[in-house]
Amino acid sequence: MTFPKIIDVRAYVLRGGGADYHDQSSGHWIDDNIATPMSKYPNYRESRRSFGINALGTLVVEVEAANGTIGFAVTTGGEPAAYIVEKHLSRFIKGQNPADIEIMWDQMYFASQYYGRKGLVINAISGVDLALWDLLGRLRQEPVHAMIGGAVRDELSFYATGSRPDLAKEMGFIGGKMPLRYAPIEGNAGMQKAVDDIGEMRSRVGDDFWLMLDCWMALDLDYATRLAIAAHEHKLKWIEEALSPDDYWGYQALKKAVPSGMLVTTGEHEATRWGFRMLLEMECCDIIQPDVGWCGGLTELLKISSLADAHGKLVIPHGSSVYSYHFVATRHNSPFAEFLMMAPNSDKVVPMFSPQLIGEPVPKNGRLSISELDKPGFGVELDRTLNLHRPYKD
Ligand SMILES: C[C@H](O)[C@H](O)[C@@H](O)[C@@H](O)C(=O)O
Ligand SMILES: [Mg+2]
Repeated sequence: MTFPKIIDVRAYVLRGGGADYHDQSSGHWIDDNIATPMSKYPNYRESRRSFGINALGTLVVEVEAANGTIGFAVTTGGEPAAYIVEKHLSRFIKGQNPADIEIMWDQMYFASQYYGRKGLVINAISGVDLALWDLLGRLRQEPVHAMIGGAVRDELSFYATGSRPDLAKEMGFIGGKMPLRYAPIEGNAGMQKAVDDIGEMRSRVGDDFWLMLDCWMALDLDYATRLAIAAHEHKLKWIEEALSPDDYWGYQALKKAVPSGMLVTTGEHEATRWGFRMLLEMECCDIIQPDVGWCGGLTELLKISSLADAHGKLVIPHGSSVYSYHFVATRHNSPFAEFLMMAPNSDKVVPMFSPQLIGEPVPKNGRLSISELDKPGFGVELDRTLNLHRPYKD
């Protein structure tokens, strides 16, 4: 089918939460003494903002068709990603038929392969790709989930990531994932505090509620193995992103070393089918967790998902609001989803990409009916009253 050609591609930046959800003010749980690879430096231990976890800000991509229809998406990337979109990627988008998403993805990826492949460039490609799917949905008057095979379930079930899995249980979520707060630099005493934290939370949530630990790349293989063994008594469902994303060999060993019944998960900082092929073929983990705004967009996530399915692995995307919900709705090997608690004390459900998306759906009782996604594209509007800045307008 041919649609009105794409006539413009625009890249804006936004600050303050939203897709760059780590960009929060002081006192927010997400920036409160969380273990990271930078924890070995005392100056960078208390706050992830101190070492720049929020350095980039949000990238907003708009793609406009000749009939005035605009598709958009948000992801993490800020000004450098905006530069890549406007000064490099846009040439493969302008003048194209919005339905020709595959060739646009292929040209964006291989034209930037000499300096891209992972990280910021793939975030930029992801932003363009998601905006294209939004545009196509608006032109076809179809929700994205209907364009990628249709829903395989009536509702989405969510686990919650935040500082209070006990409150997440009360709110109806199927599980709670808590951040690790002690890094190897704090030695065995730190590990004991981490295990005590898990035990205390287990006592609050009871034996049947899923409890997970997110280590945000902070550990080494030996420490992660000892932590998993020590925490096993508290029935940790999975230990997440314990090692550097590049340490495929470490993950391969960790997956063999953790106690039987504990899952190893990773992938939110991995990119493209080739990166996830490494995780899958090296048997690095039980669940892969790509972020659709960071792994290459929906076009690439569909390829990653099929690869995982062939390996018998679950794909539980890293929380990315509606951009992951439409995907999870349609994949048999994505039986639940992540919801990031963006309230500073994890004590209430607020839209994950607040304040950027008007109409952003949120789980109720830990569930979201697919019918709430039945709007064209990703079904949300950009709040244009926000301070949208276009740094590289021609
Ligand atoms: C809670 C973690 O430290 C990160 O902030 C979180 O964004 C990510 O790792 C996740 O899995 O949600
Ligand atoms: Mg994580």
